[in-house]
Order: sequence, then structure tokens, then C-alpha cells
Amino acid sequence: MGNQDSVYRVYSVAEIRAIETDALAMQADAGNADTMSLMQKAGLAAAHLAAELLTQAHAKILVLAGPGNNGGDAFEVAALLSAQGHVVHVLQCGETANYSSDALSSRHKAQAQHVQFIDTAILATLPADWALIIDGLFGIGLKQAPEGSIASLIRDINKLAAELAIPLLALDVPSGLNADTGQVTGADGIAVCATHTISFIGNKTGLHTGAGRDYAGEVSVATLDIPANFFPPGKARLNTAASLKGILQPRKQNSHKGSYGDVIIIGGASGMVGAAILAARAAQFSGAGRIYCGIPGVIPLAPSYDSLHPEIMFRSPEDMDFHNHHVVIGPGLGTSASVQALLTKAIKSAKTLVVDADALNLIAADAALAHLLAARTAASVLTPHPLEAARLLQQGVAEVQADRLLAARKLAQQLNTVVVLKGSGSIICEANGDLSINTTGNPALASGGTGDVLAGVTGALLAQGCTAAEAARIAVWAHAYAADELVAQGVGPIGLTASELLPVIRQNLNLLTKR
Ligand SMILES: NC(=O)C1=CN([C@@H]2O[C@H](COP(=O)(O)OP(=O)(O)OC[C@H]3O[C@@H](n4cnc5c(N)ncnc54)[C@H](O)[C@@H]3O)[C@@H](O)[C@H]2O)[C@@H](O)CC1
Ligand SMILES: [K+]
Repeated sequence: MGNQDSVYRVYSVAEIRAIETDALAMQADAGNADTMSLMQKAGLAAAHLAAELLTQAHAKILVLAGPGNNGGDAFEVAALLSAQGHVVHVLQCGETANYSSDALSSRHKAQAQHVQFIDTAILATLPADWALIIDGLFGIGLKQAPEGSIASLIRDINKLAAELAIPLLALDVPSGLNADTGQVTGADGIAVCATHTISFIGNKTGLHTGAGRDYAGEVSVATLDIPANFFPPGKARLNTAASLKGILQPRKQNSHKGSYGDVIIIGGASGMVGAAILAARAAQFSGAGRIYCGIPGVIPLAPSYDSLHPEIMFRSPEDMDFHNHHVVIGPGLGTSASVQALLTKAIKSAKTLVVDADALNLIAADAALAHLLAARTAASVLTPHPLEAARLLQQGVAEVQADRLLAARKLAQQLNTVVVLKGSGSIICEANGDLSINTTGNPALASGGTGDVLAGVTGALLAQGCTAAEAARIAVWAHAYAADELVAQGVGPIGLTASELLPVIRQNLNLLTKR
């Protein structure tokens, strides 16, 4: 990952703490030539964003300040917004005596700016005509699930912001959310449901995957003037359209169908033939040169051609040689013994390989297949949803979801392959642990067939020469962005079909080839 992709980097809390330590050491070495503390800069950046979110002068703003430095940021932003003429109330949830010196000085500033300090009893008596709520309860120092009065406060604040339909701005992290994993902390935990989050120093992984996307809202980053060389390349980045530019090259005039690869889709057990056809159509719409649909065995009423897309060729996968082919195996495959032999052949000989759905379940149930896959040296991509990932890792689905990055990393390393862990904020992880978190997609994709489409798109991109990681990243982005575009047109989230994604995915792939 080079310097040019610094804007896409996402960090763990440990990495952010290390950057912060280095930056503070640099400030000290420079004899504090920079007179503003990081907290003051955080407050300033948050006040800028708050001003953009406010539509009126003299707005009434409620600021929640927790017991640590996140609370210090809250005092700072409260002071700045009050100085701008807004009516700011701060609900402080920490002992004044326990604040750091930075937080105390921000608190004094807020007092000097006539910010009104209130408690929950006073809050209940005030008219609820807030224009903005700012959450400075907990940031990256969250230790456990908020409980008791703080949990009640978060519940009330979420309800209030939703009822008033006002912005709720989280400072650094929505309080209660684990900034690394994107999980709400605690079994019955609660977190602030923000409309906007301003992430300080760097972007954080937990804001973009699992529950993170639902709780963080729109995420922006304030680097607090820390110089670029303080930010290590890191192991994680966001998967955005801009980060994918330049991978798919414009096609050469002097090319032919052989230039864009042969994809074989293997899947479609009895009652599931549609899954294989959807994957085959997806490969067709995604630019592969030739597409074969291989439905194993003899299935009564299995089609011999696709009347809507007669360009797809139907062949017996048992009779095909996979050496020069890009194989996608799994959609609707079933788990019979005969398909196991096909999976073994595919792992051993396919030029590139996408493993999805039932093929993943077969690998989860058979250590020999898993070893065979791990020993493969040619490109492979696995596309499990959390339950399939859980089976592969021999653990519960809750454990996978509790730390999606860790689960994706374990799987990619164990099976020596690129893994796409699907779900909100899909994770694309390489065997060396480098990962991307996808930024597109919505619940319209929660319907049968969308996974088959993703597998087909991935296979087509491998056939066109992408590496496994490139194919997975582009496919995941183009597939999920298609759903975003369709929802924006009113086609979904309710009732979007996997088939409707196909022409929009095609548009998105063509968009990525434009210079
Ligand atoms: N250190 C710095 O230089 C900077 C820190 N910044 C801010 O400081 C934050 C980190 O500060 P802290 O390390 O003080 O951590 P936090 O302010 O996130 O929270 C830690 C405090 O909350 C308490 N706490 C944690 N979980 C709790 C729970 N469930 N119930 C009740 N109390 C709980 C802890 O005992 C501690 O007092 C960042 O998220 C960021 O907002 C920014 O101002 C940027 C600069
Ligand atoms: K917060």
C-alpha cells in the first residue's frame, strides 16, 4: 500500500494511540511551537462540522461530555459553538477532579464562554427544542458496555434525536461502539446512533463494518495537523471507487474473446439451478470472454441453454478440463459426494478459483479439502457470508461478527486465499492480513441470489487478468454500489432482485475503466 492511498487508510485503536504518542512527542521536542493541543484541534474540527450541520444562528445545542478526553473534546467544541452565539448546554458525566489537564482547560474555556452545565434532572425539565446533539461520552477509551444512568442517557438521546429528526454528531466514535470491531460493546450493549461521526487523527475500522455503519452515520476524518509521515501504511483501507481507479484498463482495439478469459460456473443442484444461471449471467455482464455453465450430474428439467442469455454455453463439468479456465464453484451446488469430486478437481487444476456457498460448506466439513485449498498457489477467492465463515472457522456466527476483521484475517491466513467476508461493510482480506473494508451497499442486497451474482462478477474479473485481491475488491464495490444506485432510483431496498443488479454492475465496471 503506497502513500497515494493514505486517504483510504483505516486504523485500529492501538495504531491511533501510537500515532498520537509520536505526535505528542514531536510537539514536546519542538518546544510546543504549536500552541494548540490536539484536543483544541479536535474541538475546532468538530465545531466546523457542527456549524455545517446547523441551519440557524443561536441554535440550541446539547453536548454530552464523558469522564475522559472524549469529554475534553466535548468541552472544547461546546466553548467554540457558544462563542459563535449558539445556546450550548453541556451534560457532564464525569468527576471534574478526574479530568486531564487538557480537558480541564477546555472545561474552563466552556465556563468562560457561558456554556450552561446541566444534569439529567435539569435536562428533563428543559424544552426539547434542540437543533443538534453532540456525543462526547466515550471515544477510543471505552472499556466496557455503558451501564445504568449512562446507558439510559444514551437510549434517551437516541430517541430524542430520532423524534426531532436532528443531527447527532459523535466525537471520534459513537459512544458504546467498539472502534476496532464495529460491534456494540456488551451482550445487551447500547451505543449512540449518530448521523455523523468525526474521527480524530485517523479513520477507524469499527466505523465501517458490522454495526459500525448503522451507528456512525456519515464519517469524516480530522487529522489534527499531524504530518503525513506519522501515519504508517497500516494493514487496512477503505474500498472506494477512487481507490480502485486504474486497475481495470481500457480494452485494446486489437483484442478478441480469448483475451478476456473463459469462466466456468459450477453449481445448480436440483431446485437450485437458478443460482448457477445467475452467476453465469453475472460473469457475462462483467466482461468475461466466454462463459460456460456446468450443472453437475443429471438433473431432471435442468436447462440446456439460457433463453434470455443464449450466449452462455452449457457443458457437463465432469467432462471439462479446468486448467485454462477460471472456475466459480458453489452457487446452488449442493453437498453430494459427486460434487465433492468436482470441487477437488477445481481446487487442484483451475487457473483461478472462486469458492462460494455450498462449496464453502464442503470445505468446512472436510479438512483434506481445506489443506488442498491452502496448498494452492494460483489465485483463489472465497466469498463466505458470516455463517459460512463460522463453519469454516469452526466457531459460532456471533464470534465471527464480534470481530469481523479478525475472522477474515484468520480465514485468509489459514486457507492461504483472498477472503470476502460478506455483510455490512464487507471485508476483503488477503492471506498476509492486508484488508479492505467496502464502503458501498445496503440492505437491498439481503435477498437470495445476490451472492451468486457476486461470485460470477469476481470470476469474470479474474478471467480478465485481475489479481485475486483486485477482483474481489472491484466485484464487491461494483456489486454493492449497484444496489446503492438502484435504491436511489426507488428500486429497493424492498424487492430489489439479484437479476436487476446485473446491468448496473456492468455500468459500474465500465465506469472504473474510464481514466
Ligand atoms: N490524548 C489525546 O491527545 C487526544 C485525545 N482525544 C480524545 O480522547 C479520546 C480518548 O480519551 P481517553 O483515553 O480519556 O478515553 P475516553 O474519553 O474515550 O474514555 C475513557 C474514560 O471513560 C471511562 N469509561 C470507559 N468505559 C466506560 C463505561 N462503559 N462506563 C463508564 N465509564 C467508562 C474510563 O474510565 C475513562 O475515564 C479520543 O477518543 C478522543 O476523543 C482527542 O482530543 C485527540 C487528542
Ligand atoms: K463519542
